[in-house]
Amino acid sequence: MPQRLATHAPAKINLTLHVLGRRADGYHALESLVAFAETGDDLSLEPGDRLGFEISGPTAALSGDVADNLVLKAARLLAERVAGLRLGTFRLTKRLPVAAGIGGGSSDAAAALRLLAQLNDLPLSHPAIREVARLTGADVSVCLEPQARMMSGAGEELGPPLHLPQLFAVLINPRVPVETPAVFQALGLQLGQTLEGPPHPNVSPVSSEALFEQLRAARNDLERPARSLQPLIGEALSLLAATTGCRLARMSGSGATVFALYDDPPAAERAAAHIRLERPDWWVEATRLT
Ligand SMILES: C[C@](O)(CO)[C@H](O)COP(=O)(O)OP(=O)(O)OC[C@H]1O[C@@H](n2ccc(N)nc2=O)[C@H](O)[C@@H]1O
Ligand SMILES: Nc1ncnc2c1ncn2[C@@H]1O[C@H](COP(=O)(O)OP(=O)(O)OP(=O)(O)O)[C@@H](O)[C@H]1O
Repeated sequence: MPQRLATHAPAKINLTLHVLGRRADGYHALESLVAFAETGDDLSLEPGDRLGFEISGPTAALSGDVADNLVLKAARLLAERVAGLRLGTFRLTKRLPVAAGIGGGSSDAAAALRLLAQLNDLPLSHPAIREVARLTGADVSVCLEPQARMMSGAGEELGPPLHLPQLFAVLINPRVPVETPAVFQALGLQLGQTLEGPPHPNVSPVSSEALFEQLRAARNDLERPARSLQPLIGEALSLLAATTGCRLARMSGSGATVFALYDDPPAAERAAAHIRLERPDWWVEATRLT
């Protein structure tokens, strides 16, 4: 029996998020450039006869019923599809804010699938793993192999990995949950309706300068509806935009987490220190994105 396996579940950041329209199945068609932060949760798997789950960490108490945790959901769905799947006890150290637009639960579920794949000698391209990722949540597929790439469809269509220049970011969250379905609903699109707007720019960065320009030509279409539901998002964006050296400030996913990009780690660290002084109760992280 192999020893305990472990993996990191990094925060997902939507550097851009264009909503193309509302599909007949109720989901929204998206186009999003996704990157991953260094900061995140941690998940381990101790091989054993039965599926078990334990959770600890600063945001564990906020992440809902243990029985409904997305780690368990993904593991159960995979066990239903792969005969004789070897399981064990998952231990999750939960640090990311919950319902925050940075895919915490999705990244945890994807991490569980990576550990089960490793334990059972399954490739991540195995059809059952791909299917379970899709069924567990729209963001789980992109979190399976956490590398920057374009994501489209409802989240299940993935572009090739992109080698972005190093990005130095500050992530901030006012510690108010924002529910993803409510934000999509507040966008107000009817079934089959499309959202007008300039197309997503091609992402082909040769330098951080070129990438900043491409990012500025794009947007997050969920920012407006999210801000209408949670005004603290606007406040967070204004605070970040006013920090010295901020090159771009934008919301991730359906919020409330917002991020800003800087030229180097000291600039990001200084901005993070400033926000911590201004808003001591908020979640503030200076981190690299890849
Ligand atoms: C906004 C993003 O975070 C961008 O990365 C994701 O699209 C949301 O991913 P997620 O939280 O994993 O989403 P899910 O848990 O699958 O879906 C929650 C709800 O969000 C809405 N939803 C989600 C994804 C999508 N492409 N269209 C949608 O309309 C649906 O109402 C869905 O019932
Ligand atoms: N491991 C988990 N971590 C966080 N939330 C979880 C987890 N498992 C289940 N949940 C539930 O999922 C809901 C969404 O939480 P999550 O943190 O994944 O949202 P999010 O950051 O907005 O995700 P996304 O960016 O994919 O929309 C929460 O209301 C929570 O109860």
